[in-house]
Amino acid sequence: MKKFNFDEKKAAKAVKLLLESFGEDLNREGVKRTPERVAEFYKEALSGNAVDPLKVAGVHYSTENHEEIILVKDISFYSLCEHHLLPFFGTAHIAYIPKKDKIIGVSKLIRLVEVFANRLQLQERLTKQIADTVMKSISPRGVMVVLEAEHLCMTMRGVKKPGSKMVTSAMRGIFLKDARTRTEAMSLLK
Ligand SMILES: Nc1nc2c(ncn2[C@@H]2O[C@H](COP(=O)(O)OP(=O)(O)OP(=O)(O)O)[C@@H](O)[C@H]2O)c(=O)[nH]1
Ligand SMILES: [Zn+2]
Repeated sequence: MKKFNFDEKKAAKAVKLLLESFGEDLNREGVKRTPERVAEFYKEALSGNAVDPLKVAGVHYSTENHEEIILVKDISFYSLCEHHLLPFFGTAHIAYIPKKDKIIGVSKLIRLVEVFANRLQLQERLTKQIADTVMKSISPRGVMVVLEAEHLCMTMRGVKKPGSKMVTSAMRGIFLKDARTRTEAMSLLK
């Protein structure tokens, strides 16, 4: 994994420049510490870059023959769109069918969403990365990931359409090959 270097000082300097470009008085009480605060925010929002997703998803268990769909739904997430550095946020749903009794700790699925969401993202990439990591980590019979999100770059600026949502999905294994399995998983989401 590539080493993640977040230069907090450089980020604060950049925010300072940004504030100056707005014509702000940097000595004003309210904005005095804003460069540091914003740098801290980005450090946190991009902290997923420092985490190895396969390690996060690396805790699995064996269980009694569960060969049915396991679904974790309504996992809320916040991410940053790489085009505008604006938040997009919503919910993620992950369904999978285990193979050879290999299941993943349910909280690890949620952590996985966090690891990838805490990076500069595109919703499509975020969706794929979650699906591919689950596939790699426990080699299930299949995975389905669905994300629904509101993008502030679409609602607060630009086309300004509050409430509009983007829905993306990634199907792997049996969810890709078998329409019935896919339909069953989709019906569980309703
Ligand atoms: N497919 C996809 N598009 C995204 C995502 N986040 C932001 N975008 C879009 O990325 C595009 C960037 O287009 P540009 O024309 O370069 O940027 P822009 O001038 O700010 O575009 P407008 O938003 O239309 O004003 C826009 O259409 C955004 O809506 C994402 O996660 N997935
Ligand atoms: Zn955007």
